[in-house]
Amino acid sequence: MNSPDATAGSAAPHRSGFACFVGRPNAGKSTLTNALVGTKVAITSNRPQTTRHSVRGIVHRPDAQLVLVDTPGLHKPRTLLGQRLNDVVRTTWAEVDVIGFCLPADQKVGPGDRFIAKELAQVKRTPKVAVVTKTDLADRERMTEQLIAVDQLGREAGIEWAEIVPVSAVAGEQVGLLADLLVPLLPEGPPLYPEGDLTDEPEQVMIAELIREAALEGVRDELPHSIAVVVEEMLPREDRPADRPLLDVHANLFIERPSQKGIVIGPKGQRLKDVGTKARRQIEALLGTPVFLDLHVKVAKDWQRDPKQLRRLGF
Ligand SMILES: Nc1nc2c(ncn2[C@@H]2O[C@H](COP(=O)(O)OP(=O)(O)OP(=O)(O)O)[C@@H](O)[C@H]2O)c(=O)[nH]1
Repeated sequence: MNSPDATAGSAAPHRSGFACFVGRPNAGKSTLTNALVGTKVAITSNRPQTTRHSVRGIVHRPDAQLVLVDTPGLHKPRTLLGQRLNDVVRTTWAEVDVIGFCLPADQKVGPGDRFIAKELAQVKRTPKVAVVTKTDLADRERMTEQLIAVDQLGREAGIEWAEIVPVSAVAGEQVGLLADLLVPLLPEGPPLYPEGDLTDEPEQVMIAELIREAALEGVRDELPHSIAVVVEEMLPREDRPADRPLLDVHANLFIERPSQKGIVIGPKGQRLKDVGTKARRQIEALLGTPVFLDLHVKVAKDWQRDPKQLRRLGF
């Protein structure tokens, strides 16, 4: 009984651990997380700093399990919310097994990147991989330039890159290679999550993020930071036949000032209606069940500066 397989000793050990991507707003962190996991778990948007929650995506492989923690962008704190977000980022860095620093290929290495690199250099023990993202947007010459600049950035900041990897999450190029390079940097260990789990983020938080994402689309630049969404209740509708279930989702969309209400709601409420429809479709796709979304807009005055409100809104 229990005679060990003759090949077992030579097989690579199973590895498991945590990784996070850092980088300037819009560097492509969320998109890369999604590409690695293979399904939409993190929220992407072409507006900066829309990722508030640490959504984890889980990459399952026969030889490893890689848990991705998606952090908000590090930025100059101007409000209490800004300070809290930066604290979240630093705490995350100290806890993960490997950090991927995302630098978009189509943008020169700049002061924002140097700021992050300086902070990263202080997290001494965690291996750091430089990920040059959006390679589909750069020609060969630009790529060469960027790879040299990234190497240089590491040297200036005192970071020894474990790897420098160019990827395109959109074109699906080198995403598998990135996973191959991250895995050996994880500690040996059994899977941390059951197979098939893609994220352990509570459903309500993911749903709130989907609504927020829909609400952000096409609004003015200053609005993103002023929107927060809280899912108040999710209940299966009573008296529905078993083959036609319906889930009632009640959510509040908070803005900071009454003057923002018009922007969010739109003429004759059309904009809010569109946001609701779009978010509902995404929620249905996520949960695999028909949904009735009841969405209300509320003013929570200056919520970004008020600790009590921040707690209520989940920060
Ligand atoms: N062409 C191209 N665009 C990309 C790629 N990856 C991301 N993008 C785009 O870049 C924008 C920002 O991507 P995100 O993944 O939201 O960036 P992020 O770093 O998570 O942004 P924050 O949440 O603001 O920190 C989006 O419009 C993406 O579609 C890529 O590989 N190629």
